[in-house]
Amino acid sequence: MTNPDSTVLNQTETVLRTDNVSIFYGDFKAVRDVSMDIPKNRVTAFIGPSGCGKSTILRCFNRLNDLIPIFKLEGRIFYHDQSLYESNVDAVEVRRRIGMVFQKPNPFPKSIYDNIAYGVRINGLAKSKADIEEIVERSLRQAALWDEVKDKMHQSGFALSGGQQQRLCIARTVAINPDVVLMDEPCASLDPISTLKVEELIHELKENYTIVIVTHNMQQASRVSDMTAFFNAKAIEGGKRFGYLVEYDNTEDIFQNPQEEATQQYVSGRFG
Ligand SMILES: Nc1ncnc2c1ncn2[C@@H]1O[C@H](COP(=O)(O)OP(=O)(O)OP(=O)(O)O)[C@@H](O)[C@H]1O
Repeated sequence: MTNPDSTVLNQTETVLRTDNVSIFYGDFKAVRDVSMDIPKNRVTAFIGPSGCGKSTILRCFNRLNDLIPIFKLEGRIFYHDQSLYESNVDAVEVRRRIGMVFQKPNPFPKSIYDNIAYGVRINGLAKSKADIEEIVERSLRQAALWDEVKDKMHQSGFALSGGQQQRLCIARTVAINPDVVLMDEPCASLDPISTLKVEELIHELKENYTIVIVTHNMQQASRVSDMTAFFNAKAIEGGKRFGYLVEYDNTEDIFQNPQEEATQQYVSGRFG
């Protein structure tokens, strides 16, 4: 599983930790016994075949699965020292600190400006209109979108291209000052040029944020991440499959010197 010699992990503090986490949807144990540490100011990629539980684990980090009535979690997830699933933890506050960018860009049906200003206002992060304007501009600059939109801030967010919409969603996420940004296949619906822009952005964002990204694109994982977790799925009776963590290490080691045969097969495209 996790290589104890992993250099990236040894360099930086842990922001998120899963301790023997298993996840159920109803009676079905979809993901089993995941233990891993997510390091601060690094990009951690989750890779693996469809259905191995990458998105399920990602969504547990900001309690997004709480919205699914049949969801149940065993084990513990720590955000810094706080156990995330304790009854006194406010899931809304968790989602403010641990933001999420989804596969399909999902701007609000509002202007470019209001896409960002809205969260700033409802979270009480600004005292004046000037404060809001400053945060909007800073967030758009952080998302490498400012130059493209500064003259059309009051146009609809939907009027932007898909790649620009995704960067708008990233700007919206960083505007409310999160600590962690989760990304679930953020480039899946983007063309190669927009993908490259978002990848560059991820690289810059890690200076200020801890990033966890699910990706099906192995080149992307090797380009953008410092750490990589390879998940796999094992068949059980009844035609079901459960997901588990096979190996978690520095990205370079996962791609060039994996410890597990299954990882080697997956990263070299000889899988299944
Ligand atoms: N809302 C849900 N209700 C019931 N089962 C679910 C739900 N969401 C996910 N699952 C099951 O949990 C398992 C893991 O799914 P998950 O989407 O996390 O995998 P994944 O690795 O992200 O897959 P993909 O790469 O295809 O997105 C699968 O067996 C899936 O069918």
